[in-house]
Order: sequence, then structure tokens, then C-alpha cells
Amino acid sequence: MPALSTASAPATPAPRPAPGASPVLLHGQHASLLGRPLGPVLAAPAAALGVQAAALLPTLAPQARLAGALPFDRTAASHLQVVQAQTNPAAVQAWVQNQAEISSTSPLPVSNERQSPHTLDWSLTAEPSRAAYEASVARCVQRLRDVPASGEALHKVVLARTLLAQASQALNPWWLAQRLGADPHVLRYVAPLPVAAGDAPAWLVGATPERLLARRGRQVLSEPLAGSAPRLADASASRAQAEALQASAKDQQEHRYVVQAIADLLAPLCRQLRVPPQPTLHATATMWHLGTRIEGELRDPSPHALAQTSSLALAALLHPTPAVGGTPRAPALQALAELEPVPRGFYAGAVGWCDAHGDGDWHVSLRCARVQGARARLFAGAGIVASSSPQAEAAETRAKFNAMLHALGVRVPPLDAL
Ligand SMILES: C=C(O[C@H]1C=CC=C(C(=O)O)[C@@H]1O)C(=O)O
Repeated sequence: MPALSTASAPATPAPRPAPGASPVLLHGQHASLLGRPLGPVLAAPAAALGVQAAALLPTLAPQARLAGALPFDRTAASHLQVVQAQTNPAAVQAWVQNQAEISSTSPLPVSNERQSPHTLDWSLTAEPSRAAYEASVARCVQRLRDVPASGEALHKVVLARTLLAQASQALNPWWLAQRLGADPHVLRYVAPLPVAAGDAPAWLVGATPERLLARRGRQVLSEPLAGSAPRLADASASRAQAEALQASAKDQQEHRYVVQAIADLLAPLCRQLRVPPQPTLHATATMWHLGTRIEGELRDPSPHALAQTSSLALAALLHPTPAVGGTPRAPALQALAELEPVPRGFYAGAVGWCDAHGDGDWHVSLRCARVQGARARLFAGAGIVASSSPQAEAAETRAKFNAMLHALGVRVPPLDAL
């Protein structure tokens, strides 16, 4: 997979974001994109995005991208904008730093970054409570073990929970993105979200380790993750966690469902598809994951076919994978809708961009918070299979909150709390 283009451009700071016209940021080790809105929002649901993208993308100027966020629910409206792209990483970094330091939305003062992060005044509420989440996991495990009288048997459901963090002042999403920045194994993002007229602007801010789909010409790449364990401060204990994860039949099974689903969807479109037989370890600053690098070459390289299989169309085809939904897809989505009390919105959807040729990069919107005013709602999920333990899945979701809790400057409670 070739590296993303990093055409140079002057590092001029952009004007501060106005509500309703917020830029999109995607910033990681291999790629940076800051997109300033050029036009209206494309709100098509995922199921219709392929067709809309095929018509819209060829009209884009060379430096323009269609960028933004897809919600978890395939039938809900996406929030994509045609943007003028800045792809020079240094310029993107300078812009984020600048935005983090100015008071665009009465942010937390930047001096907090240099003070102890524990000086901020936060209140944290688990929604649902950890006990209620464990009870939902237990119900889900029972369903996974039941043999259905009719219909498809359920194999995996990803169940999410949320923490509501309330600050004493409005949050600046760029400040938060800046603080999420130290981990080279994740992609940081700030994506503006739709809000009702009169409401404060809202963003999805996160640092995701999981690539849903990238496409360059006819080359496609998907890097699903599933199967997780927290990294620990003690290096040998942490290595033991990683080894236990690799040896865990439960995590390997959870992972296989995701790889199989992606391979099944990409195979008919590809003349070659390389699917490694075993996952490898993928580390972020706070978590271990099992990951598989799936690489393919699209069957038909004609301009017409490539327009139909844009990175956006392919991302919309794969979403939601069993890394965030479950398997089989329909009954898993039904189960999680019944068991999760807080709607997911744009969590566990996708964030990314697509250019005029259909090339682009889409990541699963994980390890994130919906930020609006003084509130940040954090989301984390875990893949539940028949052998899952409710306590272990609650601990896993708790560990997945850590990166965001640290970035917010919350006094991070122990792993067995919250
Ligand atoms: C659903 C999430 O993680 C997914 C990605 C990696 C590992 C996962 C797991 O082990 O369950 C999940 O499939 C989340 O972070 O909210």
C-alpha cells in the first residue's frame, strides 16, 4: 500500500471554525488530512453512499476530498463534506496546535496542558452502570448459547457502554485532539457532527487503532482488530497479557468472525485477496489487540469500475463489520439495539476521506467521545461470544476508556472501578 500523498503546502493557520462549518481532521503516523469545508453536507445513509459517491467524486477538484463521518446505523444520515484538503503533516500539526491554543469555543485553557491534568473539575457517570453492563453481557451470553427455534443462530455481538464526562467549562475539540496525540499506532480524528438548529456545535473526537478500508488505485487494504487486553505498566506482566491474548481461543474466535466477514465481502470484487491465517499483535499505548492485515487487488481496473468501488463505497459495504456489530449482522444489530441503553450515534461508524479518483482511507470511529459544550460522552465496546465472562468484558471496556480519560485530564480510576 503506497503512503498517502503529502503534497506540500504553506503552513498558514486557518481561521477558527465557525459553527456548522467545522473542518475535519484525520492525523496519524502515515497520513494527515485537514479539510476545510467547501460545500454542503452529504447526508446519505451508508447503503446509498456508493451510488452518490460515484456521481459526486469525479466532479471534485484535485485538492478536494469528500471527508467526514458515517454513523453506526447504516440507515442513518452520514455527515460528509467536500473539503479543501491540507495534507502536509507539519502544517496540519501546526494548525491543530494553534486551534488548541485559541479560544474558539470558550475552551479549557491551554495552560491546563502544562498543569497537572488532575486539576480539572470533572464529574463522571457510567451509562449504563458497570453492573448493568455486566447484566446485559450475561443476557447476551445466554442468547449466544441458546439454540434458536427458528432463524439464524447468533455467534457474536459487540456490546458498548458509555461514560458521560461533565466539565466545568466548554471543551475545545482541538485541545482534546492535541492531547490524544502521543500514540503513533492510532489515527486521531476530529469530525464535526450534525446538531439541531440552535444547539452548540458537536464533534466526534478520538484516536482509533482500526483501519476499515483504504484504497489506492486497485489496491485495497483492511486491518480489522478484535480480541483485546489492557497493556499494563509492568513490562513483563504486560507481555504476559499479550501472550495470553494470542493463546486465547475465545479471542481468536472473536477475531475470526471479523476477518471472515470482510474477506467474504471483498473476495467477489478482488482478483487477489491475501488473508493471513493467523492474527498478529497490535499495540496501542493502552491496549493489546489481535489484528489481521487483509490486502487485495480489485478485479476490474476500468475507470467505470473504480468509480463504483471507491474507498467510500467499499467502506460503506463493509460497515458494520463484526468488530463493532456482530455476526450474523442482522440479528447481532437487533440484539445490541435491544441491550444498549444509549444510542451509538457516530461511535463505531467510520471516519475518513475519499478523493476524486475514489482513493481514500476510512477508519472505524473507536476510542472516541462525542464532545458538545462542557460534555464529552465516551464510548467503548467489547465483542461478546458464548464463552465471554461479563466481568472480563466490563474490564475490557473500562480499559478502552483509558486513552480518552487521560486526554481529558480526568483523574483516572483503577481498572476495577467504573
Ligand atoms: C468496539 C471496540 O473495539 C473493537 C476493536 C478492537 C477490539 C475489539 C474487541 O476486542 O472487542 C472490538 O472489536 C471499541 O473499542 O469500542
